[in-house]
Amino acid sequence: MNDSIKLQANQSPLQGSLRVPGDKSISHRSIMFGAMAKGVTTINGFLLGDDCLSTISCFKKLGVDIQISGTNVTITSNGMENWKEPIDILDTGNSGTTTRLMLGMLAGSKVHSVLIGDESIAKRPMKRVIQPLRQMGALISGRSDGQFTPLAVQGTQLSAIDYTMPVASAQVKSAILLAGLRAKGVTTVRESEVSRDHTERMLRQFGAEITTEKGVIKLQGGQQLTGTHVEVPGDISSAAFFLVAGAIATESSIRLEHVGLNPTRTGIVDVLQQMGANLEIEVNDSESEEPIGTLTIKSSKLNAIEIGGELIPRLIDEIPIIALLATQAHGTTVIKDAEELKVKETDRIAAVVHELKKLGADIEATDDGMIIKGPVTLSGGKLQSYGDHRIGMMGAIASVISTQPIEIEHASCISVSYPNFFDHLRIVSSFETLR
Ligand SMILES: O=C(O)C1=C[C@@H](OP(=O)(O)O)[C@@H](O)[C@H](O)C1
Ligand SMILES: C=C(OP(=O)(O)O)C(=O)O
Repeated sequence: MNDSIKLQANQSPLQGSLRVPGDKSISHRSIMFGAMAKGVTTINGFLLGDDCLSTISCFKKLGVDIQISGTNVTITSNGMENWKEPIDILDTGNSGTTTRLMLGMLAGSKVHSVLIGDESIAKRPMKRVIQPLRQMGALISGRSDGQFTPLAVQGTQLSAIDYTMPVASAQVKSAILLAGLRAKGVTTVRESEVSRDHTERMLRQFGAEITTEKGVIKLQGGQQLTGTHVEVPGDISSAAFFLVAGAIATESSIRLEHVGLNPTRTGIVDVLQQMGANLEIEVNDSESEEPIGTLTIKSSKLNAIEIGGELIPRLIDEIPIIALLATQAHGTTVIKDAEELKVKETDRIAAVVHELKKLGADIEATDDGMIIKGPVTLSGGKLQSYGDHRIGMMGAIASVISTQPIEIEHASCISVSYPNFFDHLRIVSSFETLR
């Protein structure tokens, strides 16, 4: 399938106001927790991206009633003990979050199931989840002793564990906590670096008792979730593309409304501020579990910085677009402690470096990140997305400053997290596709 898109070099000011689609992490969890809970869960602002649709399709196969009307979703469930044993495989598509969190839930369920995803999922490490789940008594088998999909899960009675996280990963933490909900005893997860905490916040919203103190999370097994209402804020990881566009394009101003500002996700805001970007933040008054606000970004001179340590889990998915940002900052930007990028939808260190080099960027890969010197004028050319939505969007945003057109191959993968990305690019720019 040829789904490449060619973007005209833009180089003119960007102006406008956008409401980015719903947060991917929260959208996944709203379906998962709604399906585990007893009663009705209503969701507003759901992300209709391919990854979240994969989550919905898995739960439909488990017999959960899910109705979609625009970005409103209603789930009616009798609780996970009433999930139907699926007669078909559960296809998690391109979604690591779906695959890893499903494993945690299915391990303590009453059903047998088989999980499979796409080619990219088949390469992503599952041992990090399987290993602690097996310690809890989970019965999981799979390719290379459970390192990779396809994976088969026989639901069983689990026991709680006390687990110290070897890597900062919200997916691993969440899989353990969701298994912990069905386990005997108190499950403890210890994080040395805090990863996104949507699972903890949302489990509380669904009625569970869960405590977090100094990176130690505790959850008593056997708690029943109850259906509730979830208001999904805009995804800061999607907003990041337009924050960077507004910061690097000349004489620009972009306003992004209703963006989730959970402090475990706002590393991109810290980076922009440290680089000297002209960024205004208005935090809204909201009753929601998650802080929400409006971000206005204007062009300005940017300075290189060093990005590493505890900041990394707070901006892990934004690193491709931050690399583009760094090509326009004065000095040498160093991104370190980010080896996790190698096990995302593609190896994002290799992909970012390879593609930005094609545009003339001064960028080198390191073992745990990259080194970028700027500012550099970017040319144009044919870029690959590697089937990775965030690499595809990084390439498309480069066209707002490139001197020549940029073609993105396999651009349709962008619908994994941002189905209306090109419509939004058209709102703020004089963006045109050349074919
Ligand atoms: O829990 C989540 O919703 C996510 C956690 C992160 O992955 P890791 O847990 O692998 O860091 C992130 O990269 C992913 O996009 C979404
Ligand atoms: C890594 C990502 O997602 P997942 O792990 O759910 O595939 C992402 O969206 O950048």
